[in-house]
Amino acid sequence: MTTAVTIPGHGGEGEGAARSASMRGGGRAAGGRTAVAARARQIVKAYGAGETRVVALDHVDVDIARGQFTAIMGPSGSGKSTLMHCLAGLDTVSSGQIFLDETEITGLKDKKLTQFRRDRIGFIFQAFNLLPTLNALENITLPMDIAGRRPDAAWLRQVVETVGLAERLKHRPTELSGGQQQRVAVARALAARPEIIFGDEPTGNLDSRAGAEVLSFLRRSVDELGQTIVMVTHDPVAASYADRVLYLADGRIVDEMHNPTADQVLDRMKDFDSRGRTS
Ligand SMILES: Nc1ncnc2c1ncn2[C@@H]1O[C@H](COP(=O)(O)OP(=O)(O)OP(=O)(O)O)[C@@H](O)[C@H]1O
Repeated sequence: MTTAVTIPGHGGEGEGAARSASMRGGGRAAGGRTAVAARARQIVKAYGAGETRVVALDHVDVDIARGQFTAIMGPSGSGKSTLMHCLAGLDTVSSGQIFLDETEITGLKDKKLTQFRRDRIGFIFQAFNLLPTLNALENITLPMDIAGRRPDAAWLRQVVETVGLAERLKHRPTELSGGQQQRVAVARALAARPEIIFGDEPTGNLDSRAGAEVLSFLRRSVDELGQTIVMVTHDPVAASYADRVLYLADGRIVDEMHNPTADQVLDRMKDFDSRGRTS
């Protein structure tokens, strides 16, 4: 689709398209950056102490390829959200190291970590978290406005087109459907050009049609904009949009699949349940 999009109040051309072109083609390094967007080494996350101690992550090693869509699946309580929160620097680890690109985030002090998260990481949650008094475009650029960063107009235009919001930029959240609101949240996460976007059940509040729309846009942002996405989900259909599915059980990564169909994911989950969680 090539509808012209006017982004009021933002000048500048070219950089976004150049980035997109340079980043197409999967996990290849672009602009001198590493092909691995995030690395976890031997991470342990334990809650509580003594008899109430729960090990949510048990010596997890994982590499997240740049320019890929990764889904994290597993039974309830297996550690999916904890892994995502640790990788995103929203939670601290008990031991081990996490690197985003070349930066060891497990070595950052609070203030630096907050700054790093704000500048380099995008988030999409189950709740859309849009401000009701702002229109779609204002919601999309809000994090950058707060950070005093000027959005790149060409990039913003490309993001807005990719998520199919060109006609709805002046609408407030209440004038948008749930799926459209989540697309605004996706555009907001993409607009700041983060190294990586983390999604925690981003389609969990949507019906299957709206969920499919949002997942298609996430997929397009990987294919067309070179974005790296990590998403926690319970839904085999959602996972089938990913390039790679990681399976967690009892705080460990026990399996993975590449380019799976929803049926393959479903079969793997059934198999998993019937064998118990001891792989
Ligand atoms: N703040 C906390 N305090 C104590 N235990 C916690 C805390 N957060 C998570 N846990 C425990 O850590 C383990 C992993 O939890 P986590 O939320 O990561 O699992 P999950 O796979 O995301 O589960 P679900 O699919 O139900 O959301 C669980 O046993 C959980 O009870």
